Amino acid sequence: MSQIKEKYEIYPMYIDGSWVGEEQGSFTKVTNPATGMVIGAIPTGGTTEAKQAVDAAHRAFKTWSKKTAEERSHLLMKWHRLIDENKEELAKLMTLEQGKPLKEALGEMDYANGFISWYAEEGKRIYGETIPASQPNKRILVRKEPVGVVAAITPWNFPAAMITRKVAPALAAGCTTVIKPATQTPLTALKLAELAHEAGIPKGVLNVVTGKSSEIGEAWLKDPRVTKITFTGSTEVGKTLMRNAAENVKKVSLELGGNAPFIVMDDANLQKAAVGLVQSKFRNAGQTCICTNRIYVHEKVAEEFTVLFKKELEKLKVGNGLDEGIDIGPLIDRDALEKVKMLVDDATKNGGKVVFSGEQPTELEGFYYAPTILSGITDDMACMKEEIFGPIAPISTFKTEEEVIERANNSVYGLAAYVYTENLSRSFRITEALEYGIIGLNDALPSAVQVPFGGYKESGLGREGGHFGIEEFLEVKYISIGLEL
Ligand SMILES: NC(=O)c1ccc[n+]([C@@H]2O[C@H](COP(=O)([O-])OP(=O)(O)OC[C@H]3O[C@@H](n4cnc5c(N)ncnc54)[C@H](O)[C@@H]3O)[C@@H](O)[C@H]2O)c1
Ligand SMILES: O=C[C@H](O)CS(=O)(=O)O
Repeated sequence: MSQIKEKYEIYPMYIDGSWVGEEQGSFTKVTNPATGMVIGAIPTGGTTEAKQAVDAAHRAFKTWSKKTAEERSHLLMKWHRLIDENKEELAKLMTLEQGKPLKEALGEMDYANGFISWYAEEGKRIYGETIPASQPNKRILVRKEPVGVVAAITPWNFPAAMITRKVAPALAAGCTTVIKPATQTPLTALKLAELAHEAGIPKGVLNVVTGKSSEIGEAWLKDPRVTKITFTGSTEVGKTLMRNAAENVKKVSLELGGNAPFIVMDDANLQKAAVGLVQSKFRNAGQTCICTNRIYVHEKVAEEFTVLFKKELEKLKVGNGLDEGIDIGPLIDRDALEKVKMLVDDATKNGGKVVFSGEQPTELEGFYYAPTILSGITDDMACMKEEIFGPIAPISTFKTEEEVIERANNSVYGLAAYVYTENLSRSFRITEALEYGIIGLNDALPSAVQVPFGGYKESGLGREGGHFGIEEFLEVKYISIGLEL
């Protein structure tokens, strides 16, 4: 018997309404990034389990897609109620496997559950239309139909919300789903599946497969019964999936990486901008796709702003997310920690300076890095070109509006951008010139369930959230009717 199975609690996969995989010979440990301790293990599924999940989802689609929107909404709301009743347990599980502070995990649970209640209603508003025909004996009807079996592959940084942001609209539209959560954070996904089962969502409608990512992804890409891949993760993996989806022209939605500029104009409310920058930079220890990555401050106000920003950072506490009063938890793993250290080294070797770094909790076992401010940063440094995904804040100065817009747009990414200015005309000039799908204008936390979340350029394809998000799971069909008049 596997040593892992003997030592750790196994969290089985959820396929076709049953918990499977404990009989497997191979398991993958799930580790708490705050302590390095193993908190459980999952079966290392692959092609076989990926196919079994599609078998189940394909069978279930025949009946789930024929339910009324009202019936699907009722079941989604039962799931919503159970998630709300189990929010604290889900949040603790999330903090244990992902590391974010409990208060952030509770916030993510509300955000994640918000997609379920939003789409439980939105599913009732999938309207078609009639189009005036150009010939008197014809009538034209347009209807929207569920695309079919949807494969969802999700990242580790938002273990609940990145799943419900896909699964809620898919189910509301009448689709069925096969889900592959990130290997680092599968437990939250499996708990959500348990609650969906308890809510009475029929077997096969929602399936969770854990294990070998590329093998599972390849199986779903090749399976003609899977009509859509919806992926959230790195741009690199997104490109691989998009390339392979071309093989059989499979639909893809991609929510990919970011490199958000945070622009502080000389007429900004500097205190508000400093507070906003902490919110945007250090949420989830800097591990969100829309975290500020590059900070551009007008040279006239750079010194004053940096002092205000530093004062805000001094209030932040680093530690285990389960402990009271913690603002910044560990990074997800050792690679993430080493990357952050590399980015700081690269900056300082090329002329950048560390103007502030919080107390590094060296006594703790986890992958911790204290919030750090870098100044004297230039656009050719790695921290300005790569997605940092960690708690370092590189500050660069600029002279003119035209200069900062050009520098902010000079990236292959186009997900989120932030602008702080008190001038109305300047607000419109800059926000309309920025090549980003999400813009926070004097607002550092633009995410919500009702917005079309997504990016320009290599930050993705499609949108999630709001009425835009359900369109990703619908096909458009028109019927041209010839009449005897
Ligand atoms: N745009 C958004 O909404 C959004 C949201 C969250 C995270 N992200 C991005 O996700 C990245 C961090 O997440 P991550 O480290 O989990 O990303 P990742 O790309 O490494 O992994 C994402 C998911 O894909 C799976 N995967 C990896 N290789 C695969 C393959 N070859 N075939 C199929 N599946 C594969 C992983 O197991 C995981 O489930 C960052 O770049 C972040 O910006 C974007
Ligand atoms: O990391 C990406 C998430 O989409 C961020 S948010 O929680 O939606 O803001």
